[in-house]
Amino acid sequence: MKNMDSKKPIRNLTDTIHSLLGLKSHLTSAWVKSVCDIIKNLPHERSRTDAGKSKDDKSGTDISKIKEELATLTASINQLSIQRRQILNELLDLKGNIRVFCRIRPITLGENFGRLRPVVALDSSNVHLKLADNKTKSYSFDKVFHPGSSQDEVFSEVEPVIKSVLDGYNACIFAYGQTGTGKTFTMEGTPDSPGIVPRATEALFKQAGDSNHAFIITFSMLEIYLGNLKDLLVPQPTKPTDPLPPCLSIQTDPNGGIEIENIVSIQVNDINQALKLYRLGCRSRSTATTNSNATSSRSHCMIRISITCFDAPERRRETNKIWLVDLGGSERVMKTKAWGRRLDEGKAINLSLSALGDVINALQRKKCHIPYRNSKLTQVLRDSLGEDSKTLMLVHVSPKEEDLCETICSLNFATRVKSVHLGHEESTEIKSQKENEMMNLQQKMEKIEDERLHLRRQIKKLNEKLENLTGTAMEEQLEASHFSTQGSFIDLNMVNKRNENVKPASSFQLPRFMRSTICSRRKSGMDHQTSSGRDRVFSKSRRPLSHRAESVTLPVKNYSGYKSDCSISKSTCMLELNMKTSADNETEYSQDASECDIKMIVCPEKEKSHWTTVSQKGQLGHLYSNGGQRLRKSSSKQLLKVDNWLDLNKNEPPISGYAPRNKQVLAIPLPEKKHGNRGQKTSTYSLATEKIVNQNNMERQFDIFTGGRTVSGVVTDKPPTLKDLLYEESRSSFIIPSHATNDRTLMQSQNLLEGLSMEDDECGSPSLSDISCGGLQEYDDENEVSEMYGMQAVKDLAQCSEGSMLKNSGHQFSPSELDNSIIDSKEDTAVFTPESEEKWHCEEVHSKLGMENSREEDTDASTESPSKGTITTSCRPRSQKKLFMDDRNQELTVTLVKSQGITQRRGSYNILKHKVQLSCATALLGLGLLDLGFDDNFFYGLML
Ligand SMILES: Nc1ncnc2c1ncn2[C@@H]1O[C@H](COP(=O)(O)OP(=O)(O)OP(=O)(O)O)[C@@H](O)[C@H]1O
Repeated sequence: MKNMDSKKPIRNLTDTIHSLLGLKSHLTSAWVKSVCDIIKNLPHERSRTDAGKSKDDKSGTDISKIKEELATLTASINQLSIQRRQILNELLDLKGNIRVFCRIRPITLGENFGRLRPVVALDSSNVHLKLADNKTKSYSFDKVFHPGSSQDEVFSEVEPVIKSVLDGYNACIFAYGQTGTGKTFTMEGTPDSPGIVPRATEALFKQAGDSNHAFIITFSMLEIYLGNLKDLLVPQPTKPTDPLPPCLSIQTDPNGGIEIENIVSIQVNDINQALKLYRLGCRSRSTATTNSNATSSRSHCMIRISITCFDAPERRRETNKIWLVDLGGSERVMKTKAWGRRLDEGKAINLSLSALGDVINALQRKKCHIPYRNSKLTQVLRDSLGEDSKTLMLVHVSPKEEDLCETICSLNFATRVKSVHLGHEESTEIKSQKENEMMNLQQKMEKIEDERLHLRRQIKKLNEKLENLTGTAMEEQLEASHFSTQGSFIDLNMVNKRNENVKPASSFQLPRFMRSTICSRRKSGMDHQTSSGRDRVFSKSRRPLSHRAESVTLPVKNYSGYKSDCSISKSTCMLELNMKTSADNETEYSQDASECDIKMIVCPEKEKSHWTTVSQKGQLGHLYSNGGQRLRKSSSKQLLKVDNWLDLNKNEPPISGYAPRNKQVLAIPLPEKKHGNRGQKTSTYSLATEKIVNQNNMERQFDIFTGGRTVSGVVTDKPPTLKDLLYEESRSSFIIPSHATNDRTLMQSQNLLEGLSMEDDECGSPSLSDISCGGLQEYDDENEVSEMYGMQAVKDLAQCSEGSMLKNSGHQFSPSELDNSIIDSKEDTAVFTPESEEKWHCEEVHSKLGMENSREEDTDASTESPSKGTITTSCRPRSQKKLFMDDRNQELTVTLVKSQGITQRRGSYNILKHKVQLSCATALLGLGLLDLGFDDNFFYGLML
């Protein structure tokens, strides 16, 4: 009323007064009473509303008050963070961007101490060396850790570097030293006293969690062995039939950023995930027993942790990284008496260490030319060494007298690295001034840290209060509003639920700072919808890997003279597995090939990605089970998620060997045989026993007689474990991962079995399809498959994708349609038919299309009668190949790809034939004819 009145124009005032006076005549006592009654009834209602209103008002005021407070606190904490970053940077600048620490290893039990104590830590920054004839030598470093120093003490000096990584700086922490002086101990540590890697990772997560930004952290691990890069997170081939891992190559962008093509980079959400990956990587490291160390690292082990934060402009870079490097041990060949492989390893390590010394020395001296290109190590670290990065080198020395020479070498190296201090020795006055300044900064830092902590606690309390009032945390509200205004952030959990089928329970345990954004999803390829198109273009723009020279695998078991060619040297390395010399036996497998030549490629700006990606389509596909199939198909350029990776490593493998579940061995038409059967197989294959060993996982164990030997296998519905892929060496058994009904997988497994068990048997030479595909042919595009091999192949491909709906040039198969066309494994029989001549073919007998026929032909009586719920498998040599019959009566042949290690025939004719084939293939590959689009038949024809 009041409001209404106030809004009335002043000119109506007289009218209003008149009307009120007019009303006066109606104010009888009855009227007044009735109005009073009405009013009497109102108070209750009104008071209630008023109470509610006032309560609402109060809580509304409270909320807005809290929100205001929170906003102020957040602003102050941001301000403090900026200050802290500046101070830290100043501090590190004063300390030096390249810092060198020295750690003296303690004498361990049973070690000969020697006559004198040659290395003594004089104080926290000086090492004293006692030489013969009472001579002494002193070395000065940023910090010296005496033999009794704990891992805690070491890490406390390392921690500032980790902080600056959170601030967006690239960093690099090395452990350098003679073999056996404790580099791995410092970096990796033991379960009781963890080293720098676990501590640094933990600190990164903690600091990321404490900050009020969202970070995405990824983990990669590689080693440089004999000058080659090897991804330690990718299973290395242990058998000749295993697919080769993708080549790693170093690329640089116009801004000098370094990216390693094909490196596996996995997003980690917490320290546990990171450590799991670390342990996984450590298992693949090349180690060997040497005179100096029972488990000597024979390579440089490099861990890369990348950090991305999109909404922190105060950070130095949006994406930065830290390298944690356990360098190979420097050694004097004269002393270690290494020979053969050990000698090569020692030489490679020493060369790269010397290159590293040169680079750091040049950086310290601010030379205009920095010799990065002299080794792979320095090329990889190019953007993490230098002015805008933080470098920390921990030089390790032995306390033993007998290691005095090596100790001097190491200390000289460290001094060279630290040359700026040598060249421009500071006066004590400047030194103490610097120290005072550093102390001041340190104190300021501590004060700021305390304030931040205090503010964080306040924010937490207010958030709790706010949550009680509204049910939502202010932080989240602010975040949501911020993100919605930015239009580029969404909750990772939602993404996970939608795209990755991550269990909600686990996904909600993710720390807030790990939530992804639309932007990150796009970059990481998690958003399949948005990325698929681009990926398609990406994959189209590159030739399929199966046609790349790197994938070529030649059966050069006995002829290892091909070292110069990349593709052939790869295969040589595979075969070196089999050609174990006494020295080589000791090194755990590493690729020995010139396959990882550095490519200094200038990426176009639009292709530049902050993300470490897996860009080799298909190469990693064999690692995945069905979930992986989706990953592999959906994007060739995507950030892998640790869950996908580690899910594969959940269980200990019950038995060895794994036939890749997702390898699609599709129908590959063979040329007609031009000559008769030679070298008839003597072995027979028959199923001996079969039993269900694990009801839950539907594991069925069976034995197959082959070549007079019994080989065990398991058919399992269980997804293969990563360990299956990584650590299986026994060659007497294998897993058949089934889609139990998918006999194709059985075929592959059988083929694997052949590869493992048929060493004495004679097999034909490999087809060029084998050669050019590096083992197995994969097709990701169903149209391509359909064109080449017909619709049945597409159906089959779809079946292998577990009934997923596939589009095929207008025709869509529904899951039911596919189901109807698929053999029911419980009733049908899959027959493995090693063809007597050149290749193994597999006959898959379709119930509708010739089951009887097949049974008639079956001369092997060892086939067991099928029992319900089991697969009946009959394996025998046959001379006929057959058949998929598709709707259009097309005959298709399923060809199993031959294992690479069993392709040798005996006899000079065959050796000669192989040589000719190899030369032919080599020449053709050299000429790049494969690149010109000649298909396998062309080469096959040429070679026959
Ligand atoms: N500070 C230390 N405290 C306790 N034990 C240590 C320490 N440093 C090294 N050791 C022990 O010394 C042995 C050799 O150490 P480690 O394997 O780390 O050497 P390394 O320098 O990595 O050798 P390589 O270069 O050959 O790999 C290990 O048994 C390790 O536990």
